[in-house]
Formats: sequence, C-alpha cells, structure tokens
Amino acid sequence: MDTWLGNDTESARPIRTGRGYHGPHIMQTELFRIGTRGSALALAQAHETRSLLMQAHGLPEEAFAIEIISVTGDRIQDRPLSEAGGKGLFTKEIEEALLERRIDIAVHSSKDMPTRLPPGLELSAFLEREDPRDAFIGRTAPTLKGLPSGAVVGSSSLRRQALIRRMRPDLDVVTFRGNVQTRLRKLAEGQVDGTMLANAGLRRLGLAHEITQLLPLDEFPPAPGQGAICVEQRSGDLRAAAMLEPISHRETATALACERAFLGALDGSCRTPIAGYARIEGDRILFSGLILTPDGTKSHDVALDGYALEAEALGQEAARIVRAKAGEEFFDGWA
Ligand SMILES: NCc1[nH]cc(CCC(=O)O)c1CC(=O)O
Repeated sequence: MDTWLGNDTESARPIRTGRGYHGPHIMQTELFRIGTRGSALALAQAHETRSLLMQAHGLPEEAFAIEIISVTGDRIQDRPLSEAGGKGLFTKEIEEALLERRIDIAVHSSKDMPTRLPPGLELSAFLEREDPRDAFIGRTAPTLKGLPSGAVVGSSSLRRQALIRRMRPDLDVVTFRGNVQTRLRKLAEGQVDGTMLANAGLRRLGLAHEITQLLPLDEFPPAPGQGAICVEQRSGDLRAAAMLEPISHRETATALACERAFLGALDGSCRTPIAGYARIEGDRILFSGLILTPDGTKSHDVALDGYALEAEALGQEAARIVRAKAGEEFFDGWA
C-alpha cells in the first residue's frame, strides 16, 4: 500500500487533523489520489482542491497524489464536440479510474458533468463558486456590441454561439476549439476578432487580464454549473466523504442542484443551447433559465424563486414551464 509516510512503522503514525474525523475506517496515512484531466485549467482546479483539503485537514502536500487521466474530449481537436456525440466526453475515462479504485476522487468543472452519473458514483462536493459570467476577449473591439458588422467571433459552445447570434445576428460566428491557451493564441494570430470564455476559467489560469468585457448575466446567461468545481467519489466511500465534507460549499451545492435539475429535466445534450443560473438569498433560491435555437432567433426564458430546500424541485418546475412555453416542436428540429 502506498503511504506518504513510508511503510516504516515508526513514522507511519496516525495524523492528527485540525477538525479531524477519527473513524476506524480511515487510513490517514494512505495516499489520497486526486484524478483530473491534464489541461492547464483542470490541473489548476485539482491543485485548488488539494490546497483546500490540505488546509481543512492539516495535511501536507505529500499526503496527496494528482493523477492525470487522458479523456476523449481532449483528444478530439478537429471537429466540434457536439458532432463527436455522446455525453461525458470529458468524464468517462476518469470515472472508470474511480470505479477501478485507481483514484479516490475526481475533480471536474460542473459545467462539463452529465446530469446522470454512472451507478456507484456521486458528486459529493461543490466548491465555492467563482464568478459565473462569460467574458469577451476582443482583438479589434473591446465589447461584443462594439464589433463592426461581419466581424468574426469564435466559440465552441452552442449556447454562446446562439447568444451571440441573438444579440448580434450580423456577426460571423465560427466554431473555435482547443483549450483556453490555444484559443487565445488563435485570437492573437488574427483568426477571429473576438472570443468568449468563462471568467472563472480565465481567473483560475491567471489570465483575467486578457478579458476586455464581462457579459451581464441577464443578456448572456451562463451554462448550468459554470464557475463551480465539483468533486466526484464512489458512493459509500466513507474516507472520501469525510475528506470532502469540510470543503463542500453549501450555497453552491444548492444552486447547482437546481441548475442541474433544470438541465436534466430538459434532457440537455450537447446539441441544446441551454442557460441556467441560480443564486441563493438567505433561505430562498432564485433561478433563471433560457433555451434557444442554435441560430438565436427563438428563445424562451423562465424565472422562478422558492425555498432553497426545494432547489431541485424548482429546477424541474422551471424546465416544465420553459418546455410548455416553447412547445415540443421547438426541440424537434435540433434535439
Ligand atoms: N468546457 C470547457 C470548460 N469547462 C469549464 C470551463 C470554465 C470554468 C468553469 O466554468 O468553471 C471551460 C472553459 C470555458 O468555458 O471557458
């Protein structure tokens, strides 16, 4: 068994943790393995999670191993992911590693997580959410509204493409893939006049200075889960649950339960432009959702509030409302 204190019985003493849990099931000297994709953003998120765990449990860095796992979504670079089909392009191999016990937890962007997880796995922690807004990075104009007619904006997200077309039908929206750094390089090379990325991701990468405009939430609502890191574990793994419990952020978890219920009830796939954002105020939750056609010409919105305790039911209710407003034919053409 790998331990970070070595197998020498002298040094393999139990660790006292600050707020510790001391159940007999917990082998505190055993390495805790954190699985992640290898992109710079994924690694930044895994490091952030590790720091929080170190702080919460008074553990040194050596208590953790960060395991990089290659996923299909990162290997496909030549076509839009919506064409590659299937859900979980960023999660499948990582979830296999979890189920095979090669890792103890997996750190993800909530936005990339399918609403239904494989049996035996669960999302057991959501870290405090970063700013959920989308950011515009303009090369020839600082704002989306300031771009001249015919300017080219690159985005790989169907939601962003639809929202840009809704706001500026006169722009040329092109598919733009690659990780954050690749997209910034393509922008600098002049392939496009501007691009959109999540403020949260840019901040985590120390690239917030590249942003020329932050889009308001009402004009440019984010994807469900945007800006929130989530952690997945095997159901019933008490050691992982105890490790994650102190770093989980309750308000974020509540907001995410609502947003993911909305997405799940709409059966959101990669081909459906769906936006949804929930915020907590005291014991209340306020949700707004939007569905669009990919060309941005038609959209239906919904805004609801309720008790935070009913977050999931509120998300489902919002989905029913927006579905009824849109009519089933709205989904037919492009579902
Ligand atoms: N699909 C890629 C992805 N997944 C999560 C983020 C941003 C970080 C976040 O939303 O937490 C990004 C990049 C982007 O949209 O700019």
